[in-house]
Amino acid sequence: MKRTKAIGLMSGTSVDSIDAAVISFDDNDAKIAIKDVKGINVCLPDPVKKKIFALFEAPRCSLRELILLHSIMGELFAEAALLLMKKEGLRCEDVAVIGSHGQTLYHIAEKTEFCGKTARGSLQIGDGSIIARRTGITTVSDFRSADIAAGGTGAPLVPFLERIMVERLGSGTAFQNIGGIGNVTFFGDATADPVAFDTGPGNMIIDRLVHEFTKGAWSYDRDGSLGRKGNIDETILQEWMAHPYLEKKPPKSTGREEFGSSFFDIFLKKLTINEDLIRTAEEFTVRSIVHAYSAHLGRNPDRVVVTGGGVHNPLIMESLRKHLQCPVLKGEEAGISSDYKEAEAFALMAYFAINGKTNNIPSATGAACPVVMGKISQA
Ligand SMILES: Nc1ncnc2c1ncn2[C@@H]1O[C@H](COP(=O)(O)OP(=O)(O)OP(=O)(O)O)[C@@H](O)[C@H]1O
Ligand SMILES: CC(=O)N[C@H]1[C@@H]2OC[C@@H](O2)[C@@H](O)[C@@H]1O[C@H](C)C(=O)O
Repeated sequence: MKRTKAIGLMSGTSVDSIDAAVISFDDNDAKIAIKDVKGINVCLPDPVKKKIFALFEAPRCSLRELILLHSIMGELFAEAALLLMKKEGLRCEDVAVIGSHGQTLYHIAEKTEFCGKTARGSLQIGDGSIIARRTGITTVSDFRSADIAAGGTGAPLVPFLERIMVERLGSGTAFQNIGGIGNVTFFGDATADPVAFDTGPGNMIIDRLVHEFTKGAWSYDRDGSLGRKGNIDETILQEWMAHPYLEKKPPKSTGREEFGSSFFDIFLKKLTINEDLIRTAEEFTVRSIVHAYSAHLGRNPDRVVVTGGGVHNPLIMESLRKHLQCPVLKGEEAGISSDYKEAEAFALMAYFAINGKTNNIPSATGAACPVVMGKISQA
């Protein structure tokens, strides 16, 4: 058995910051036991954030800028890793591998006709070669493409880590992430593969409404303070609940393509942005999760463990507790880091990749078979 350390780097669909986490774990070949997780959160510089948002709407950004941003994000991920290593007193030889998710720019989960062919695809930027060179640590990046090549949708990938976590928590556990997008992994019984899929919006619609309502002064509804002043508009909520994504059968994944600007153009253009609308968006996140469970999980979970930035919004947590018929725990209450779980997962997946071991969960992504995800950049 050997004690190993690996670093995971993540910038999610909220585009708020980079999460960097270092995990220490024992690998006894048959079993991985994670002993410790330490993390830091590093803000993205404003001009970089602006360019990423511009890239979500391609015509506002050139190919030249995309290439430059790929390199710059690589530098920023490397800086985050180095900062974490400094804080934790780690040298490059202490860390076996870095797993960098990158920054998703576009995710096409559905097979799409194009140029007489059909294809899916998902693009994460942040050059792994730059991270490896700056840190002196072998780096694995571009995880999703191998799953897509095997017929999967390339998301969600974190169930790979949750499969280990559930051993301690027991079957019947649902892991709910509420980032920019929401996603669930449900282990209905001890032996079966998990059901996992994106439930719909997490904080993405809320963040955009808050940004517009506060004229850019706030980027999210801190502690639910704006939503708390508003009331849920049930008519608008029911309209949003008719979004076709919610009825789609898993495996399925989504992103900014469905709940970013296009959602605004279809559902919000004519509405006044106020505290009621923010409160309604918070409730939409909750109701889409509740609907996803009753429509797609097969049975009610025995417990739900919530992670991601949404755990910090008490309106979301209170309403989830009201609507779900089981205990709803924050990650920390179940011994899981709410803020670093995704980074943790990419550290572990990278460790499997450099050992040539498969690291996707086909029941979650829809891939035809297990594959080794990630491209390796040697230090
Ligand atoms: N104190 C808080 N009050 C309310 N909301 C919060 C708070 N802290 C964080 N959030 C919300 O959490 C979001 C960030 O969550 P997280 O970092 O999990 O998202 P992400 O990793 O970018 O997304 P994804 O998991 O979809 O890739 C913020 O944009 C904000 O909306
Ligand atoms: C394409 C992409 O970046 N998807 C993210 C997004 O954010 C949450 C949800 O949608 C999830 O499916 C996925 O991220 C996590 C890390 C995952 O793959 O499990």
